[in-house]
Amino acid sequence: MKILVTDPIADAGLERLRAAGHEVATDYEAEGAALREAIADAHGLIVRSGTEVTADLLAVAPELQIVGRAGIGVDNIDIEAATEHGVIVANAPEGNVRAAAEHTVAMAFATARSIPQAHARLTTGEWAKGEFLGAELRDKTLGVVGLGRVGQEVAKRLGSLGMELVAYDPYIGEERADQLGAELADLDETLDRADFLTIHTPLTPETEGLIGADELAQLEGGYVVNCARGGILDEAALAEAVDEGVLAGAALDVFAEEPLPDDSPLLDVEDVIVTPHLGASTAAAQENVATSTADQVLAAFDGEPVMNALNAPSMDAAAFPRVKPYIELAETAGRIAYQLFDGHVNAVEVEYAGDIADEEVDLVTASALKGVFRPIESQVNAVNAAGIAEDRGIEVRETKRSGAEDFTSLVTVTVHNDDESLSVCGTLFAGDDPRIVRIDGFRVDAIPGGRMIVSRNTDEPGVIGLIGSVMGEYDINIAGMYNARQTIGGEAMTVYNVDQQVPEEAREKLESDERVIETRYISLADE
Ligand SMILES: NC(=O)C1=CN([C@@H]2O[C@H](COP(=O)(O)OP(=O)(O)OC[C@H]3O[C@@H](n4cnc5c(N)ncnc54)[C@H](O)[C@@H]3O)[C@@H](O)[C@H]2O)C=CC1
Ligand SMILES: O=C(O)C(=O)COP(=O)(O)O
Repeated sequence: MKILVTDPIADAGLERLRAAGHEVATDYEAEGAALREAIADAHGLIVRSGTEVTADLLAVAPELQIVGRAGIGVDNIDIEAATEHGVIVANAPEGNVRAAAEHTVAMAFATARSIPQAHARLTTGEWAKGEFLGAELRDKTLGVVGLGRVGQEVAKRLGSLGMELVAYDPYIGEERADQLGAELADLDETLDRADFLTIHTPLTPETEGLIGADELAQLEGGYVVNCARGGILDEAALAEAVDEGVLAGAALDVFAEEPLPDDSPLLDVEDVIVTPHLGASTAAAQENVATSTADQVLAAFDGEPVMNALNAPSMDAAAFPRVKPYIELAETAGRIAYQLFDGHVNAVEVEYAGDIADEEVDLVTASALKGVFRPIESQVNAVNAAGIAEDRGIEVRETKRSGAEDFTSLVTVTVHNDDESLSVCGTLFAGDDPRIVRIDGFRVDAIPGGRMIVSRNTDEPGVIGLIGSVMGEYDINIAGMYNARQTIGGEAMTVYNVDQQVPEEAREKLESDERVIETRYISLADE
């Protein structure tokens, strides 16, 4: 497989991919046409914040299975478009949290004590001791906007230095805030009370422009630190507020446009200090995120759950071996159900019975949908199957029950429309040997695979012979068969495994015999 890496990541991550036998192509400058060309045959893409992964770029990456983000923020990745293309997006949400928190603390001190400004004066020969009178953090109030992973680490560190903590985060529980010694408040109160405001939300439509001129005015006399994302804070308003002395200072690591343009008003204001998006730039953080991202890419290639996938069902690594064989079984049952069903599907139901009902089955359900949609959507996979169902107005139901008759576990895929439905039920013999044990109410014992003919006929002598001789006439070898009937002399279902494709003509010939009610050719082969 080919993995394209378009932002610098630590060697440990690149090595992990190469050691697994993959081709790793690094191109940190690629843009426009060159980037589109480089991604055309890539199976994996690894980025940091420097690459915009747009819908247009994803459209020219037909082989792509995963975009790995070696870091936290994914605002540079069009996740919706990736989902539509069936591409997993996974980030590394843990590895650089400490680095980002430490940088935030460093920036808070740097602005409070004007360290960069004083350094600049001294290196140009000026001993400007009398011009810098800083602020202490102790006994001041820290307003934290976004009390997630980084925000909490910042709160712990600055809280331990004697700052009062007030936090605005509508999605965090009171209890967690209490444990950190932080008081939850709305944004207004947070701004009114804070001496230092630190921002730690992702950039989303909701947070874009969250801190504008009015909010900065509320923080009068205070300091702002932003090590989260540009765009959350209005840069022009900030430059003006600091320049006019409404705020004492600001420290920014991130910008609406990166690299920060030379003509940014932020660069003209003495008390706005800036770093070029260095929050995650420590050796330890880079090694963490690079190796974690490499692991996600390798898991995706191996068809294993991608732990930090943002747009695909994920699952506990310890449970995966138990669930894995059902993933394929469910896809097979979905494929058979769709091919046997005559007509439009408007609902798909996946029922789990027995031991499998105790497991996390999101991946199995996605796989059943993949099986159903495969003939109608060429690019369907576990990432986009649920979205495809939604786009097509197909209802998806997942049910569980404890008993599984004589089996350890059963997975039943039922396709429905308003008038009828058809179920295909599968199990695993000896833990991993897939069997179809019920089709549309008939108890069968069919080994799913390759090509199959499913015949419904009357249960009377000579029918099996008829099917055998018609198959012989068309040079079709029967590899196996299973016959089931509801009552003696009633309706029977026969499932044949065959080695060759079955032409329409052969089926017509069978169906012209009055004893044969209907035949269906099912292919699980890629033909
Ligand atoms: N400067 C740098 O190099 C780095 C920057 N980051 C950035 O730091 C930010 C925080 O990262 P994490 O803490 O890992 O994310 P997280 O997802 O753990 O936490 C974000 C928090 O923001 C809260 N939030 C979301 N919308 C909100 C809203 N409208 N108002 C208030 N709170 C809201 C969430 O509830 C959550 O608690 C992200 O933007 C990330 O990209 C992270 C690492 C390095
Ligand atoms: O992880 C994040 O969200 C960061 O902002 C770090 O960005 P970077 O990987 O240094 O481009």
